[in-house]
Amino acid sequence: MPGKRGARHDIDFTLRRVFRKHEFRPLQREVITAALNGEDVFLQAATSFGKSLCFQLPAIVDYGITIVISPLLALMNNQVASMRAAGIKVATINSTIPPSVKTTILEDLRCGHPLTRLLYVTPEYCELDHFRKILRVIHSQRELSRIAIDEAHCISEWGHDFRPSFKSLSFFKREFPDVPMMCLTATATARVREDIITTLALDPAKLKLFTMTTSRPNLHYEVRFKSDEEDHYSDFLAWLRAAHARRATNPSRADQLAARNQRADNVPGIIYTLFRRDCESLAARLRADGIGAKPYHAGLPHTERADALAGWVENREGYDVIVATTAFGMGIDKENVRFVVHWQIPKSFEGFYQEAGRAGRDGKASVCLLYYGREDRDRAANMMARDNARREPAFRESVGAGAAAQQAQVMGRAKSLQALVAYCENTAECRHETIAKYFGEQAKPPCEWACDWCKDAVGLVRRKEKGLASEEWCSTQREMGAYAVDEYD
Ligand SMILES: Nc1ncnc2c1ncn2[C@@H]1O[C@H](COP(=O)(O)OP(=O)(O)OP(=O)(O)O)[C@@H](O)[C@H]1O
Repeated sequence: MPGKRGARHDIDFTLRRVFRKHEFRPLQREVITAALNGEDVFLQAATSFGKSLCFQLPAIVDYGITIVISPLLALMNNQVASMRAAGIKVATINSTIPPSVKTTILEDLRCGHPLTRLLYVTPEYCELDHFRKILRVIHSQRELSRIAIDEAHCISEWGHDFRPSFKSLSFFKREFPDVPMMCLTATATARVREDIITTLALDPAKLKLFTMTTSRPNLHYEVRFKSDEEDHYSDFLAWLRAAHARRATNPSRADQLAARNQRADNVPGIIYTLFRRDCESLAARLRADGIGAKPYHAGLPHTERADALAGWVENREGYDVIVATTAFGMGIDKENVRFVVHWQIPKSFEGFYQEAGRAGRDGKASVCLLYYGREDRDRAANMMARDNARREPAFRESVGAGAAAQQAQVMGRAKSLQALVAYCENTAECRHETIAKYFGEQAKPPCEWACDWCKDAVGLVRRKEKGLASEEWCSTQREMGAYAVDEYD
């Protein structure tokens, strides 16, 4: 059943009045206009580009309800809270909301003419019969305005964060072919993009595809080399202290920060580590050295995590650096993250790009350090092989499309890690360029000395030679099983 299109919307007015933004960023207007014209839209754009606005604004100016499908509770809850603060009728149904609230939301939906303008749900929730029934009622009343799929790369087995339940989102085009869809992601290779389009049964001939550069020119990418022989803690501490010292000698910066309710003695950042035990020991070490650091991982009590997050977001003293396992910070729109450090090589290229992208969301210069060691590389490869072996029985049982999907996933993960290793080992190319190429971009991104290669290519080669364990040594250690790791946590 066709929707009620054709109304004229003053999107500039809504941008200013509801979202409190002065102007659209490049291409936001085009994406929003396509959405309001009822087109299916695919938007790929850099981290912190402002993708959410592209489905939030149409949802407000248009008729009916927009269903937003999001993989992360933190992402949902955060967006819902900020929109509610702006007076928008927004709701979420997920495991964190009380039953009474859920009942009220469902009552609103069941009437077929919901007051809710945006509803955030998980892909798993979209699989439930009772929810599908409600969607049919809303659709029959011509009130199902559009479906927005955030972090759409989760649909593809070739993507780094594949979630099987995302596949079932193909239900939407099957049941409601006239309801437009929006897919949004920061991290899709050409292959992942194609996969998403096919899975969701979007018509490539009609789809409006917007692919923006993944380039983040204000991020300074640097690889620092390490080996098991040496503890890289002192290197990091020296770097952080130098950053503090630079701030202390710049009084005008202190005034600027004070005007924005930020502290001059705080250089906020995130350190990502693959191991929970590192989170706690590293945070304790930093605290002993006078740096306000807090651990954050899924094994900590909820209250401790909530306290760490709130203190960090509010720039409170003692909460300057969060030492976290992966995924921390997704959906948290903290603008002044001045550095993101990867304590060892992460599991995928996309994960690295996305996590590094939590830095510098205010557009100001920020640093992304990756500590790379060949022993860690071998541990990561070992872990991946073990994980694949663990899934081998299911793999053997599956046939046809299922088997092909499993295979794609294994290959996708291996390729992504290989590409990240190549990024770390490469001393012959700008880091921004390597990232752009990975995501299939043709144009050379700008880099005004914003990477270690552009800054000092000769020094980079020297540091690499000095800092890494030799391949011969690693190969012997590998044969002895030295890099066998049980599991990341
Ligand atoms: N036109 C605009 N003018 C100013 N700020 C904007 C504009 N559009 C979006 N923003 C701001 O940009 C920030 C990033 O937006 P958003 O969280 O949607 O990013 P994203 O593209 O989803 O990034 P990520 O993939 O990293 O989550 C937010 O603080 C948002 O309010």
